[in-house]
Amino acid sequence: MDILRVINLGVEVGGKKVLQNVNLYIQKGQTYVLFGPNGSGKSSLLSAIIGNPNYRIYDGRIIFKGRDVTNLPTDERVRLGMGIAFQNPPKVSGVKLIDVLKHCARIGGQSEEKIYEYAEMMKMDEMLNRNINLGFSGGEVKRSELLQLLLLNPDFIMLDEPDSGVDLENISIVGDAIKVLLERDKPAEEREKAGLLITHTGHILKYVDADYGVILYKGRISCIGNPYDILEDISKYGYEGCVRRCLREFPNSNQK
Ligand SMILES: Nc1ncnc2c1ncn2[C@@H]1O[C@H](COP(=O)(O)OP(=O)(O)OP(=O)(O)O)[C@@H](O)[C@H]1O
Repeated sequence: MDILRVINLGVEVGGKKVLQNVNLYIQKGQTYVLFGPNGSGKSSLLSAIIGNPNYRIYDGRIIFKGRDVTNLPTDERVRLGMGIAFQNPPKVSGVKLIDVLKHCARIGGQSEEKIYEYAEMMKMDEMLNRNINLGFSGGEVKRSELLQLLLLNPDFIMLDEPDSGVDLENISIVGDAIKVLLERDKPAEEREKAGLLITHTGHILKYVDADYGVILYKGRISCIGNPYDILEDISKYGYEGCVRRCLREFPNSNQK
């Protein structure tokens, strides 16, 4: 069953069309990786799926768990089971991490003990009384975002560059958290979760195996295939070369 269907999506931001005719169908249990050069529209796609009102949908639909959510506000999408870890989440003075975590645990139906259990797992237990993201290092922001998701316990998880700026020790903590979130330690047929993650380097793919890779190029899905092969092809041929090869081999690949 498709948990998410993005159908012919067109998105505009700041008066510019950043996504055109994007089609993406993700089934329960699957993890997709989104590749693409800077500015190709990857974060815009995640923002449109989660319902950020700055990203205006001028065409197409988003179906989540069989329900048309194209016009639903973000909080309702979150309540339906969507979750996202942002690349640059807002810094909020006067709001402590622990307060946000309690809110996430409430929505996710998790006990207060889980907050401390996951905080320890994410090495964030000494930061609970800090203002959220204020003065957090790049790696701490990533761990904080994943900690919130662990407590929200969403069914569909979007991660915007979870591996960027994370050091070699912390990448295994980040990787383990993503594995838990996406239930990658369970056989595919037993998984209830699905994910869509953005990576430039592919470092996270050493920790979290993924099922499909997709290249977003100039606002369009231009390639779909094995994520590890795609990553290798990008490093060999560059994005443009890779997209040209894909279109030659699979002229209808942007229709998936
Ligand atoms: N809020 C905004 N206002 C104006 N333009 C925006 C906004 N958000 C995104 N854009 C523009 O949309 C285009 C796509 O940006 P997006 O952040 O989706 O790219 P990306 O593929 O995620 O890039 P990167 O790999 O650098 O993170 C860019 O040209 C960007 O400047």
